[in-house]
Amino acid sequence: MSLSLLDYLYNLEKVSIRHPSFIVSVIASALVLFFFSWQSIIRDPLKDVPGPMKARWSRFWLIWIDMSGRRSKTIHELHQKYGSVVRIGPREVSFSSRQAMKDLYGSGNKFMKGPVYEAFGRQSSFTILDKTEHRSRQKRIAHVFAPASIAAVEPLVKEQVQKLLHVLSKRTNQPLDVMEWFRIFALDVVGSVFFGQSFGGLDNEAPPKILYDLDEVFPSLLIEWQFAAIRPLLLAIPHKPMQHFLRIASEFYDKYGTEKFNEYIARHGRSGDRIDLLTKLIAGSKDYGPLDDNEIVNEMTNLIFAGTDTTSNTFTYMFYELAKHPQWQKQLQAELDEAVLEEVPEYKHVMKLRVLDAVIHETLRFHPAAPASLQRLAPSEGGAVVDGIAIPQNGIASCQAYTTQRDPTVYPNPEQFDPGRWLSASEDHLNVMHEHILVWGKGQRACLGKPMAYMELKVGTAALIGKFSVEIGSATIDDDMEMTDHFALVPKGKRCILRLKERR
Ligand code: HEM
Repeated sequence: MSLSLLDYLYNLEKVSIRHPSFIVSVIASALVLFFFSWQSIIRDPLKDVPGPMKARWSRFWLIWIDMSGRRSKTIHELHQKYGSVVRIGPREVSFSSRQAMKDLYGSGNKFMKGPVYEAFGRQSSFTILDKTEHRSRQKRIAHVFAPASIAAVEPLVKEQVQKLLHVLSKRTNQPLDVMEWFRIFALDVVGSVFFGQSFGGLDNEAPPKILYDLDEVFPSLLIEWQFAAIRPLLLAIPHKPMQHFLRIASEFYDKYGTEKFNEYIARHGRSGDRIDLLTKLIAGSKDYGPLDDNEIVNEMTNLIFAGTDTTSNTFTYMFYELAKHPQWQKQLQAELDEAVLEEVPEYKHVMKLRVLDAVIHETLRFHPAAPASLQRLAPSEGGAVVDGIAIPQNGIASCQAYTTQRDPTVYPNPEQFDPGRWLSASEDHLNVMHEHILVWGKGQRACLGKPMAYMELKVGTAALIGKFSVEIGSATIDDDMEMTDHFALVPKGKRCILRLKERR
């Protein structure tokens, strides 16, 4: 009779490794292990999908890479090696073709959002996984992001741009971390438009506390999600910094969501005398009714996440590239000068400027603010097919902007910042280029804030580049600006040192 593993461990000291029962048990265990491994290889529905061996066995290597901020680049390298379909986990596949984007995100797709979105905070339009539930939520908030609503808040956006100009005018001819100022600006816009007042960073000319809390909130949410079962135990450990870290996410919702919401109601009432988007959120959709107060707080708070670092990182990388490519800066300034604009222009006057448009498109292509896999979960019955590959039930499939936007057949010399590609392409090719852009997501779950982000980017860039020239302000800037990602893009050095000079 062979020894079981437990018996073996229990009797470890008594058993000689030359004893026949020991040898038999080792051989039997090896055969069992081999049998089950072989079975799982034979039955593995993704066995024909190419990819590194470690991806077949474990998802932990990717979690590790994710934590180090190299997920998008690593998956991109795998696509370069294996092609447009790559296995990246035991039940996870990454795709890069246009057909895959259509199958995954296009109309009539069968996928819901992948479970990882639950780690991005409480239930809101961004984090809801289920398709039906999301559709019902979107019906009740779509009016907030409609073109007329966005146009109505233009004065609030322009007011923050004016303040940014003022603050930066005082800091010319010296090395300046523009990333910090773009973060403060984007946050103040979200505050002004969705919370009834800005967070005061531009008024006080200093980063508000919420900006520091924002940096901590995602790691805390991730722990809450990954280790939900043991979180109460961790909270019981009397270690103040750890307790603070574990509580920061829920405190964030209470402090910046609930409190600000209550302040807003006290100041403006529910029928709203202020032209902002919170008034519209509270009023609700004419056809589908309002959200309840908790739902509003969750939406508002998640908009801080959705609308701050995405927009500010796009500004940061655009100004970095303009500093590195003075020829594009000059072309843009020539276009702005010719348009004869006010100091902070109206959106309609800059909306269609071609060079401005091309510079923003190229920045979003080359430095996508959301470069990482947009994960989708295959239906629990029957799975689904993506670009001819069967994804089993509950399998995960995704495309990532970092790769679709670096396809050399669509964007020749993809590692070069070249706004000219958007100016010289034929109409047909321009359509293909736009189809490969994934930075806003696609289809039903695409970014609702895109029109507002464009307004911020165009009015802000026209005002700043009209007034200042930008130069590189630090010898280590290329190192600082190396792209890393934690779903959103993050420059490795978390700063961007440039030098601004008044043009006239
Ligand atoms: C450069 C700026 C921005 C980029 C690149 C960006 C990108 C994205 C991406 C990739 C998604 C999710 C797609 C997915 O998971 O499939 C998303 C969703 C969303 N974004 Fe943005 N975003 C930006 C700015 C904003 C702003 C300024 C707001 C609002 C203030 C906003 C509000 C939202 C909302 C509400 C969703 C959820 C949409 C839904 O599923 O119903 N975003 N965005």
